[in-house]
Amino acid sequence: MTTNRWVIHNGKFAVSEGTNWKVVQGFMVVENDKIVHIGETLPEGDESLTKVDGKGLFFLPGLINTHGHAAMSLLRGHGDDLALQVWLQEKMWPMEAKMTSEDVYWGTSLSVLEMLKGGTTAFLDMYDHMDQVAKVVEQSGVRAALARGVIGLCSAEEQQRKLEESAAFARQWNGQADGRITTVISPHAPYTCPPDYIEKLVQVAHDLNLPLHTHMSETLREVEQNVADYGLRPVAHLEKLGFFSRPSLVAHAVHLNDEEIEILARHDVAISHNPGSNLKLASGVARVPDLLKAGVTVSLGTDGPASNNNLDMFEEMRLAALIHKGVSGDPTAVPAGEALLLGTSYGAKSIFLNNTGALQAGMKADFIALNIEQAHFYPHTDLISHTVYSASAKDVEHVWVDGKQVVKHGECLTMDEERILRESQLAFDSLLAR
Ligand SMILES: CSC[C@H]1O[C@@H](n2cnc3c(O)ncnc32)[C@H](O)[C@@H]1O
Ligand SMILES: [Zn+2]
Repeated sequence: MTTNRWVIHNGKFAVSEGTNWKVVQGFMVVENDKIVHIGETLPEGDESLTKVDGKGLFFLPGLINTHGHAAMSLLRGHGDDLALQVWLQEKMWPMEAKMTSEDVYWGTSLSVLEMLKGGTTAFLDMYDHMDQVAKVVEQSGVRAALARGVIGLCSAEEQQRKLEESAAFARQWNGQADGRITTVISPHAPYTCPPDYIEKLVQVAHDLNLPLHTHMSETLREVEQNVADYGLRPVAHLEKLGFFSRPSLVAHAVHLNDEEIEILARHDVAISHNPGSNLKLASGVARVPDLLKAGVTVSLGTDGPASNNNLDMFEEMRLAALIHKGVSGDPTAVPAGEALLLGTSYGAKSIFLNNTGALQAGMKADFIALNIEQAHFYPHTDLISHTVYSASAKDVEHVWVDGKQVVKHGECLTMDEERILRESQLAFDSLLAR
C-alpha cells in the first residue's frame, strides 16, 4: 500500500487533555487513516509534505452521534407534538410497517448526508433493513456502529427470525468498510421485549463477543409499567437479565434514582443522552450532572430525525450545556468543555471505539474544520466556548473520516445530494400512498 502523508498548517486544533481542552496552533500530520502528529512545530523531514492551509479554520475531532434511527428522516414532520407511546403506536410504527429496503436506503442516505455535512463522523444506528444502512455507510465514507433493532411483541417464530437476522447482520458486517462498520446487538426496549427474549439476545452478544444497546427509562410511564409487569425498575430488570454483563450503552436513561445511577456506574454502562428528543417528546430531563459525578460515561445522541427534528450535534451539545444549568440552578453544570467531550471522546467510548474522538497521534483521522471567520465566532477568545454556545452544523467547512475528505467547502464529496433529496421525497410520497 502506498503511504499518503500530508499536513495541515496554520491551523488551530482542539486538543483534549483529560477533561480539559487546549487550543494548539500549528501543524497536524496525517498518514493514511491516522493522525501521526499534532503540535506547534512540524516534525523534521516533513517540510516537503503536501500542505492544506488551515488559516481561518478551527479543527475539532468529528462529532459522534451515539443514538439514532437514520431512516426515520423519511418520517420527519409526520407526527409532531405527541408523547412517546402515542407517537410510536399511532404515527411511527404504522408507517415503518410499510417501509421497504429501498425506503430505508434513501432515508438513511438523507440522514448520513445531513450528519456528514454537519460534522458528525460516526454514529450509532438501530433499525430494520440494516443491510441498506450498512450499504450507505460503506458508500458515504462515514463510520458507524450498527444494530438490527429488535421488537419482540410478536409470535415465537417471528422472535426467532428477528434474533437470527440480528445475529447474521452482526456477523456479516462487523469490521466491513475498511473497519468503519462495527456491529451491536440491540433489543429495542424492556417494554417491547419480554425478559426471556432479552436473555436470548444477551446470549447472542456473548456468543459473538459484541456489545449491547437498548432504549431504557425514557419515560416515567415505562418505568412504572416495568415495575407493574416485572416488580423491578428497568435498571435492576436489565441487570437481572445479564444485560450489563456485556459492554453496554443505553439510550435516554431519563428517569433514574440514586441506586440505579450506582448500578450503571458499577457496570460501566454508558448513557446516550438525547436532550432534543427528550424535550420534544416531553419525556423529561436526564440527571446528567449526577451521572457524570458518579463516573458514568455520558455521550450525546439526536435519536431519530422524527423526534428531534434534525441531526445537528452542535445543537445537542448546546442543549446539554444549557438545560442542566436551567434545571439545577447551577451555572457550572455541564460547562462547554464537558459538553464537547460528551459530543466527541465520550461518544467514541460509548459506541465502543477506542481509536477515534480526539485529535491525538495514533487516533483515526476523523476530524472536522469549522469556518471561524464569521461574526458569531468573533472575537477569537475561547474557541471551545464558541463551538458549544455559538456554532451550528452550518459552520462545518470540511470533514475527514479515516483520513479521507468527505466534505469540502460544505459539499459532500461522496454522496449525490440532489438525487438523495429527490429520492427521499419520492419515498415519503409513495409510503404515504401505500
Ligand atoms: C426496532 S427499530 C427502532 C425502533 O425504535 C423506534 N424509536 C424511535 N425513537 C424512539 C424513542 O425515542 N423511543 C423508543 N423507540 C423509538 C423506531 O420508531 C423504531 O420502531
Ligand atoms: Zn431511539
